[in-house]
Formats: sequence, structure tokens, C-alpha cells
Amino acid sequence: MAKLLDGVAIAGEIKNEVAAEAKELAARGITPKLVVVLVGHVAASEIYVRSKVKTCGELGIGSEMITPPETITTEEMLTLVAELNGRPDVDGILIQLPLPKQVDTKRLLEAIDPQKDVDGFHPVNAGRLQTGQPALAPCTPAGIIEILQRSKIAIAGANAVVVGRSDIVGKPAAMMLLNASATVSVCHSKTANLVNYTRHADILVAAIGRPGFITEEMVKPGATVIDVGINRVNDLSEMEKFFPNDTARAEGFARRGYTVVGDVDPRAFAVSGAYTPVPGGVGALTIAMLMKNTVRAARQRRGV
Ligand SMILES: Nc1nc(=O)c2c([nH]1)NC[C@@H]1CN(c3ccc(C(=O)N[C@@H](CCC(=O)O)C(=O)O)cc3)C=[N+]21
Repeated sequence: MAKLLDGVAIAGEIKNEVAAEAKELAARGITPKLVVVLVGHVAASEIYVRSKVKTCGELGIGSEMITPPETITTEEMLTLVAELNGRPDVDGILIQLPLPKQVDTKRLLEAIDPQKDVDGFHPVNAGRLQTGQPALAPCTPAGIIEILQRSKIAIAGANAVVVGRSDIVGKPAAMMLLNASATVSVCHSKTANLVNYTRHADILVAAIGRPGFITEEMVKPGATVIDVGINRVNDLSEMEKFFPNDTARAEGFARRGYTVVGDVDPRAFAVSGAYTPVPGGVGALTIAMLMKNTVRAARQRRGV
């Protein structure tokens, strides 16, 4: 029987730990603070950012939201980042992605003070992660490791296959699995005979961005399947193709007009040993890890 790995429950544990740490810092007169920069009006981004700010409040972390207009230039964004870098009350800076196309995202991410880079996107943090030094690590891959460890799934010696090579998820996930002594393969859209890799995975991480891409025959029976996909489906018949008899999901769809599905076909979960659902899996961890990074950044920068 495939075991569901409950991301919401694990995120709850982590948030409790972070809240306790924030309380300790408060006793020393320190309130960790996160600044979230949200450019323009992308509906999904607005939902995520609101959720981040709300979670800060719940855990005793200060937060501030800055909302520049859609038309902001790279230079203006760089000025804003320089200002936030210089502010002693700011511990974490998060620039919500994606940014409008006129903004040079890489240049901007490189301008953030690595000590305040709670997303772990700065090349200094990526390099530190790669060389095994203490680093602020990207939140989603860090969440994957937490789920595996807290669910007592062995990483050392496991064959881990990551499908997807983004700078934000695939690459850092591969690096963190390697650091935890897995044997790691990174597959992507140009991989020949993908199934030959995925079929041998003890731990399969799906970070492709295509609904139901990982099918039953691609999964080794008993494997752990981590679904990182977040795909909005607005088409009722498309949803029913994936979830024919899921009344809870159908109700959510009726309420919101869409459902969120992962990169793994539910029939592939059925042959796994353990899996993370969407929603309620890795995504739930992402914000918890952001909170953890914010408290960590505060400690390090303030020398606690
Ligand atoms: N600079 C930056 N940092 C990010 O960390 C970042 C970003 N930009 N841009 C967008 C992505 C997406 N992201 C998520 C956050 C929370 C959930 C989450 O809470 N998911 C829940 C709810 C999903 C739902 O119901 O919509 C779940 O999967 O259970 C998912 C995805 C952070 N991102």
C-alpha cells in the first residue's frame, strides 16, 4: 500500500520549531524580519505572497510587503534591493518570481546580500551548497529533504532520480540529495529513454511542470515519489481525467474554478511505496522552509 507523506503535518512541525526559535530571539530583543517584493499583479503570485506574510505573523516573524508597479525597471529594482540590503532591521529579502520581462532577474538576484538571501537563489549560496559549506538553501529542495528525513526514508545509498533541471528546484534538489549521499541522476527534456532512469529510482523527484507527466510504468514499485509540480487545471474534464472519483477535489474546483495537480499521474502514486500529494505535499513545506531560513538569516547576521 502506498503511504501518503503528509506535507501539511510536517510543515506544521517545522513551523512550531521556528516559532519557538523566534520566541527565543524575541527574548533577546530580536524580531526576525522578512521583506517580500511583489511586482505587478500576477494572481498566483499574490496568493503565495499573502500566504507567506500570514505565516510570518503566525510564527512571530515580522514582515513587510513592497509592491512596485509592473513597469519598474531593472535599475529601479536594483536601487530597492540596495536599500533593503542596507537596512539593519531586514533579515530576509524575497523577490517573488516571475518578474516582468523587462527586469533582468539574474542580475537582481545577484544583487541581494547573500546573508539576506532567504530564497537561496544567490550564486554565493548555490556555490556554498555545492561545496558543502553552511548556506541558505532553496526552500523547495530543502523541504524535500525534510520530508524524506522526517519520514525516515533512507537517502544515503539510494538511487535518486530528479526529473527537471531548473536553478530553483531540480539542480539544488540534486545537489542536496548528493550531499546526503544518494546516487543522483538529473534528467530533463532532452534525456534519451527517460523511463530507463526513472524505473530504477528509489527516490523519484518530479519537477517538470506538466500535469501527469510521470506515469505508472515509469515508477519502480515501492519507490518514494516526490511530486513538485504545481499545475493549475481550469478544465473540468481534464481534472476528471486525473481524478475520476475525487469528490473533495471536485468541490474545490466548483468553489475556485480550478484545481492544482502535480507532475505525477495518480496511478503512478498507486505503485509507489510512499508519495507526496499535490496539494498538501512539498508545496506545504516551501513556506515553512522560508520561515526557517528567515530565522536562520537573522541569527547569523546578528551574531546570535
Ligand atoms: N522568489 C520566489 N520564491 C519562492 O519560493 C517562490 C516564488 N518566488 N515564486 C513562486 C513559487 C511557488 N511557491 C510556492 C509556495 C507555496 C506553495 C503552497 O503553499 N502550496 C500548497 C497549496 C497549493 C494550493 O492549494 O494552491 C500545497 O502545495 O499544498 C506552493 C508554491 C513559492 N515560490
